[in-house]
Amino acid sequence: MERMQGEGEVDHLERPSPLTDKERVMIQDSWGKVYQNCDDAGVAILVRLFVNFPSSKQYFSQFKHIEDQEELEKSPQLRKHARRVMNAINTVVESLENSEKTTSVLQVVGKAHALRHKVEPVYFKILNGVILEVLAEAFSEVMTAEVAAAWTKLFASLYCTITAVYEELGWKKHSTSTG
Ligand code: HEM
Repeated sequence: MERMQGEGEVDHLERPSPLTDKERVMIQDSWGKVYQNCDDAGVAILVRLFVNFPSSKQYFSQFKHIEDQEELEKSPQLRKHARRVMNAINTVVESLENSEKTTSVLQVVGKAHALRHKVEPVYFKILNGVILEVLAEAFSEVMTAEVAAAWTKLFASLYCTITAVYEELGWKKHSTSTG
């Protein structure tokens, strides 16, 4: 069963402390391995999101009614979004020392998803959890507990930035369906 909390609201989570140099290096090193398999990893992450949290499909015109996993994997819209997500994460990881750059990437992403796609912000938190889960499985040799903790911290901080963007835009629940 799909369970979600906080839909329709914007979370107020405490922003984590900045990444330490060690955490930044662990994230960049582990991401290198993942990004070599960018397409496969991205598709695996998004398929897992849509299979485990089917209501997240509601925003995607071309596959919102598809349930079969293999069919989802083939969807051009899913594959395109997978590449976009992976490329955005890549930009963030490459610019961890440049907070202006990461903020500007997240502002563009937050604005597009709030205003154009009307995506509930809680799905970003859900996606973060799914990314951590899939990476831990697929790249278990690099995702040690310490590395996973650094990623968790990074995602918590990205999520704070995204929710701040939603809030600045005066986000109100738009959708009626939770799937
Ligand atoms: C790390 C998180 C994410 C990143 C970096 C990301 C990135 C992007 C980018 C770059 C685009 C195209 C740009 C645009 O339309 O302005 C896009 C489109 C879109 N995103 Fe995301 N996204 C993320 C998470 C999500 C989530 C969680 C959902 C919903 C559950 C979502 C739903 C959509 C939809 C519906 C589109 C339009 C797709 C289309 O027109 O084919 N995104 N995303």
